[in-house]
Amino acid sequence: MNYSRFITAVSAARKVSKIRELTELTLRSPKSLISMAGGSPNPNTFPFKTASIKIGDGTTITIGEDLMKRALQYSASRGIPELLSWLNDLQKSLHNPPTASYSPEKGKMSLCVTTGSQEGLSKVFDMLVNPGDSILLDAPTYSGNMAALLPLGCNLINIPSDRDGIIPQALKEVLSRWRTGTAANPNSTFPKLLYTIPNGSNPTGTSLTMERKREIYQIARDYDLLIIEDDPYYFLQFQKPWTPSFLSMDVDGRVIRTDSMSKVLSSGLRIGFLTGPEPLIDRIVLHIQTSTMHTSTFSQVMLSQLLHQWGEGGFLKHVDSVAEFYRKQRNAMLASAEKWLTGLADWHCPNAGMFLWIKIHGISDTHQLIMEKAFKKEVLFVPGKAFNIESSEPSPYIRASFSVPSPEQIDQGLRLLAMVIKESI
Ligand SMILES: Cc1ncc(COP(=O)(O)O)c(CNc2cc3ccccc3n(O)c2=O)c1O
Repeated sequence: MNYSRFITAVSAARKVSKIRELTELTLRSPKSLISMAGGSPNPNTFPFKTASIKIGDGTTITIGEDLMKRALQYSASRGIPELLSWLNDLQKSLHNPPTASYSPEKGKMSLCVTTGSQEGLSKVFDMLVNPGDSILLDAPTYSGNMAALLPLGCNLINIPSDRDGIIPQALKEVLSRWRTGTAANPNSTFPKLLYTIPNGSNPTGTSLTMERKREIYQIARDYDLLIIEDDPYYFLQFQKPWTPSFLSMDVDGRVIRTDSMSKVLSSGLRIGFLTGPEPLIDRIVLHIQTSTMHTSTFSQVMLSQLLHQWGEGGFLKHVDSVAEFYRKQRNAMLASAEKWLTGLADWHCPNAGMFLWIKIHGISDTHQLIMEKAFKKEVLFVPGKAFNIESSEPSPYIRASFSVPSPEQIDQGLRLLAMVIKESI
């Protein structure tokens, strides 16, 4: 793969931070090294000395004095070594990427820890998106990423999708516009990137089938696109076997995958991880060096202690219990939707994630219904227009999350929603 054509001028100009290089040299050196190089604070001055964290399975994570000094200190920008190696093993085990055995220039699988997948995505966009670029995606989509993309001055091109996600034929038709000169803005550069949320998509709850992923991957090969696979709901798939990822079929080294621990272990720990070709991940690490420097070492140590204590089997056992919880929550929401919204709205059953995408009948835009009428009855959803590329474009949809409320609260909330819908039409 020729990655240079994908990289922005800003990213190409990033150089290794000398200070961060010294930190990493020190971290790799024997303890006997006397370092007067780094501006690291003396950890003996830190007030936090040890931690004992109770885990739901009755075990405990212990962080003793020495480990606490390390956990509270600066660490490597890519991530702490023991967490990186655990996550590398997980990705090889779950996705078996062809790139795991490639040379770096061929796109060898590489990984870095990020402060949530949101940070990873924002740095991927900074690395790949120039003003005027055309970015392919299936809208409606996660508003947090549109908020990151739009200020970069790119054109977001919507690829028609249905309940199985992006329609491959539609992707081909959009791409052919540049070949026939009928693109929305024929002067715009030919698309380089396809962004998609393959499982339990936010906000629609749709999941791409394996067949579609294979077709889409082939189209990406034909048109030399990179695929950004934003997959925080991968572990919240309600059926097994889990649908294979784009990373698992990436023979070219053209997939950048973002994973997140937010939906299965903790959103407040702010731990995500990027998996992709080494030349691209290395550029992201250069950016981390001059922004966050690294994800919280304490968060990484706490997570790493748990994962090493659980092992991959223990982690996947926990993930299964979380997915089962959300499957039951989904079923509770579907039952209440059936009970209160039949005849007033339409929806599809999501096979993953935590969202129900509901189309309200007889209303062209749900913003006032949700933000005024429903909110006045103390129930809150997200109006569909928040997920449109043009946020001013009306939407008859609402996004309902079944992650936090109890089944009883979900039932009460949808009953109140039905009430305000009836009052409005
Ligand atoms: C598709 C997709 N990609 C990336 C992320 C970021 O997750 P991270 O790993 O935690 O950084 C997300 C998180 N989505 C949301 C987050 C959120 C946070 C506070 C309040 C509301 C929020 N709502 O509504 C969300 O949808 C996502 O859905």
